[in-house]
Amino acid sequence: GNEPAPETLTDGFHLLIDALKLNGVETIYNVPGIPITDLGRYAQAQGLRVLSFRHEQHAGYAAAAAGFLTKKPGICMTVSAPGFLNGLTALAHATTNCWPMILISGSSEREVVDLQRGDYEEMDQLAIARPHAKAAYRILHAEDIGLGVARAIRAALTGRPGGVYLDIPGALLGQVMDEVEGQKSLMKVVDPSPASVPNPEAIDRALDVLKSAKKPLIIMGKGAAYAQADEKIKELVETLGFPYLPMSMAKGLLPDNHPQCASAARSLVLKESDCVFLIGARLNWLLSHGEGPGWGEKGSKKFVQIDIEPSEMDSNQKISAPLVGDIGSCADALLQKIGGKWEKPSEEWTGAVRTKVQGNIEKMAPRLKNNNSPMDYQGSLGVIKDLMAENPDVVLVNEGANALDQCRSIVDLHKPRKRLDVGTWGIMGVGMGNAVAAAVETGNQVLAVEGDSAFGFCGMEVETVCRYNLPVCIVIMNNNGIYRGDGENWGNTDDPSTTVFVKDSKYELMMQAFGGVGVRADSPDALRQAINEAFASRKPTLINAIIAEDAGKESGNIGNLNPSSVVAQQ
Ligand SMILES: Nc1ncnc2c1ncn2[C@@H]1O[C@H](COP(=O)(O)OP(=O)(O)O)[C@@H](O)[C@H]1O
Ligand SMILES: Cc1ncc(Cc2csc(CCOP(=O)(O)OP(=O)(O)O)c2C)c(N)n1
Ligand SMILES: [Mg+2]
Repeated sequence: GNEPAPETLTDGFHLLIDALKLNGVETIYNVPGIPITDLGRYAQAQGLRVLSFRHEQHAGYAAAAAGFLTKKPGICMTVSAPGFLNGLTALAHATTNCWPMILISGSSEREVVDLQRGDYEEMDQLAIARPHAKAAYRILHAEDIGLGVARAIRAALTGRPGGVYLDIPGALLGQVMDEVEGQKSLMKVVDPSPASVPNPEAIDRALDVLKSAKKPLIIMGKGAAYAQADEKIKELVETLGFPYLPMSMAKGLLPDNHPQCASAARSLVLKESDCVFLIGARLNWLLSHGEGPGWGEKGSKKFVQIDIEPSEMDSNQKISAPLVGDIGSCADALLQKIGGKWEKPSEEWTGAVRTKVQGNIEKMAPRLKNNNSPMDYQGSLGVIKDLMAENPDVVLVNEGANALDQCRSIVDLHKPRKRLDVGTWGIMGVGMGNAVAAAVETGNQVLAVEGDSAFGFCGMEVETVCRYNLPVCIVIMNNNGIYRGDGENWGNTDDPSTTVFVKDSKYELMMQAFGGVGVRADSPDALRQAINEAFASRKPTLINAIIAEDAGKESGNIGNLNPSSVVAQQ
């Protein structure tokens, strides 16, 4: 007849999913619940991978790690109020680490929240998110979903990457509109993280400073890993010929056993160098703000810095040659100007560094080859060092205090972006989220080296690992406590401040509870065998590695950051 064709309708649920898919999103890390449960189901129906965790914090950590690994925003989706707050820790963690992530949380309608009428899980989430995120937006109308998603994606990726909050009031999802109009309202973001090229004067100034240095040093940070300019970075480092220090998540950009790697001579090069070339690394607490006894006398060093964030320059020390731009473009421009003609630093400097490196490696080597039972950190991590050399594509996840510090210095990485740890905050509990993201985003085997306290922050997610049958092998460095089981002041277990855990905790039974492989390892030989079996089977595995209670020290290498009481000493 002549009645108009029934208009086809779309709704907020489907527009949000279409907008995410249009912008290349393939995976969502979430915990389902009102009002987003159907959103997750529809997303799955439209081909997105939707992984459900046991707690939103770990879904968020996975999304943050996914952003670091892929240069695409990791997506975490949560329910309102408590679910949003659980995800917010991860959003702030992503922002602190300069990783792209979007936290999408369901929320209550404005008219209810603004009158504080007491809704189910009512909270003014947008206001709360804003101070902890790089950007925060709320969408009220279905026809704005395309715009809102596009803004969130661009904000997460452009310039210095970071975490973005996207507030989705429940009623938005149910709003309907014409399908054709809906599709037209969607926006595919064009070039969200454009090449940022340094100006030629900056290149000349930087090369002048680097050329005049007698004892130059390169420090590469996780920004250099994130940049995915691996070949250019390698070419630049090898052309300059400087010794270099990789910060923990930059390890593997050049293999840790590279002749220019100065990690084993860290104290010498930080103290003796006269010029430090920072590449995607901030002079923050991890580098003692570029000052203090470890850095030689004040003013004795010149700094050259590559960073995509202009305001990072001079944040802690005067930067003589700021190079504002993305690392790939800066490396390109520097190599162009060098044009293959570069005088490498004197053998006096590079030779002295290499001698110190080799000396320290030789001194440490025998300690890595013990078969003590219970184990110490050196013998256990010596096994993991060998296994990572034999399996360079394995992604190493790491957290703890001694378990972190010892693993960072003992276990070499041989490829970029194969180490995921506690990041700039030094946050505990990221291990399982990191492990799930690494397995899902790379498809590679994952080896998670966890302090037993750190594991305690995220242990329930072993069920998530088992449910998705992920190739994750967890090694718990079980020294029976935080830092050390017999902690100096915390010997007795009925002391409320104690950090000693249940004697002989059987963590391996947790993994068995969910169908994974759970084993105990009392010696390095047993540990090697258990890990090799996990790598062969690619089954979810938890190894309870028994470490001597007195093997570590409180807070690992950063105990000096603790305030101390003068009155207590009286
Ligand atoms: N593609 C990029 N190009 C240049 N700088 C980048 C890029 N991505 C991130 N950054 C910068 O890298 C730095 C990372 O520093 P940081 O997180 O302190 O590393 P680390 O902790 O490993 O030293 C940040 O200042 C960030 O702005
Ligand atoms: C969210 C958060 N809460 C507390 C802390 C403080 C902390 C830093 S390291 C650590 C645990 C160290 O014990 P573990 O057994 O993992 O390692 P080991 O030294 O090998 O025994 C805690 C509690 C941090 N950093 N983040
Ligand atoms: Mg411990």
